[in-house]
Amino acid sequence: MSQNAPVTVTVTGAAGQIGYALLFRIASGQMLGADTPVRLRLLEIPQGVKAAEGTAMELDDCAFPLLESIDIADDPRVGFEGANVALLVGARPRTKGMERGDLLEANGGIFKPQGEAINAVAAQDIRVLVVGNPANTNALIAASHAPDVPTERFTAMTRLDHNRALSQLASKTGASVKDIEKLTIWGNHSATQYPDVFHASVAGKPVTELVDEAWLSDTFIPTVAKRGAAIIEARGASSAASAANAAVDHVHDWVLGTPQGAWTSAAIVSDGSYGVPEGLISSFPVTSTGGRWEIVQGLEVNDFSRQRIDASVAELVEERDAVQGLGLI
Ligand SMILES: NC(=O)C1=CN([C@@H]2O[C@H](COP(=O)(O)OP(=O)(O)OC[C@H]3O[C@@H](n4cnc5c(N)ncnc54)[C@H](O)[C@@H]3O)[C@@H](O)[C@H]2O)C=CC1
Ligand SMILES: O=C([O-])CC(=O)C(=O)O
Repeated sequence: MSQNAPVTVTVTGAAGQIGYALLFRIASGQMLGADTPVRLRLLEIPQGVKAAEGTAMELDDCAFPLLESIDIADDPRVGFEGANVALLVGARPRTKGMERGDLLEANGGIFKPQGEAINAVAAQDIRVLVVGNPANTNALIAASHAPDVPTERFTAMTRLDHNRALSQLASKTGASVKDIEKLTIWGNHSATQYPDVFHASVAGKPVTELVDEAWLSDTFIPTVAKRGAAIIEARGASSAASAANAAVDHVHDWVLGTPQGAWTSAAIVSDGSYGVPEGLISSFPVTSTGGRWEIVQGLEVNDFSRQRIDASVAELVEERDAVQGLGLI
């Protein structure tokens, strides 16, 4: 098989839980395809470098044929050098007693210099996925410090929410996830997100014929929106393998395209579609062709959906105003 040019992939927070689940899948070719060699760059804070070195030793020990090199850095200007794809996973988690403003400020201290470094040293075609929470607003901060990179190349992850919604709907209807089409996550990757099934079908049947509105509002929506918290409660740690899997799915579809006629969900910069203020990084129904996400247009939004989209978007506006107030964007 002929091979493509190698792709440089930078992963921040490489020594963390998600990093540990993610790097092996990237190196094995599951993210960019079996014909694309990968050069990995692991970016950590100084305290995380030793553990990242341990992960790199294990990556070596897998003898992945596609893995050309592994570099470890604690300086963003080194870690993003020549990056074609950047997965921004490392973030400051909320700790006890921390207010939302403190969390946004602490993350501003991470995503501002990372945005600047991406602007300065990444490859021309850099594509960024922000996983670290609050993901949408962290993506906004990074994008605003990378003026030379088109904002559409900064995205945030709602694919885990999308996959969670697929799975919940499959289990309710007794179908397989592969039979479900045209589901959407709108808004923020937070408890206000809105998983929308009004355009979705299961094995060709409209979902609205299979479930009722009470199940949607009382079970489906809260289960999907609060799944992260339920995992933390059960596992004693936040979702890691499923988050890594969703990151692989997001970048795979972005670079290699979504299947004909299908859509997925990703938080991308709004062009004002569906009443989402221009410039916000919000989740939409999206397709990807030629390495570009596009928002699916022309969907009818009923009152049930409108209220919920508006509530999540209002939270994004609040977060944006807060980081603006802190001088982070
Ligand atoms: N968008 C989504 O769907 C999801 C997002 N998350 C978020 O992903 C993030 C990472 O989660 P985990 O891997 O479980 O956390 P973790 O705490 O296990 O790992 C985070 C790693 O990031 C590193 N780090 C911190 N600041 C850094 C910086 N400035 N540069 C480079 N590395 C840095 C830390 O040293 C640590 O190794 C969290 O913010 C979590 O809330 C988690 C699940 C789903
Ligand atoms: O809250 C967290 O850290 C984990 C998270 O985003 C999720 O599982 O969706």
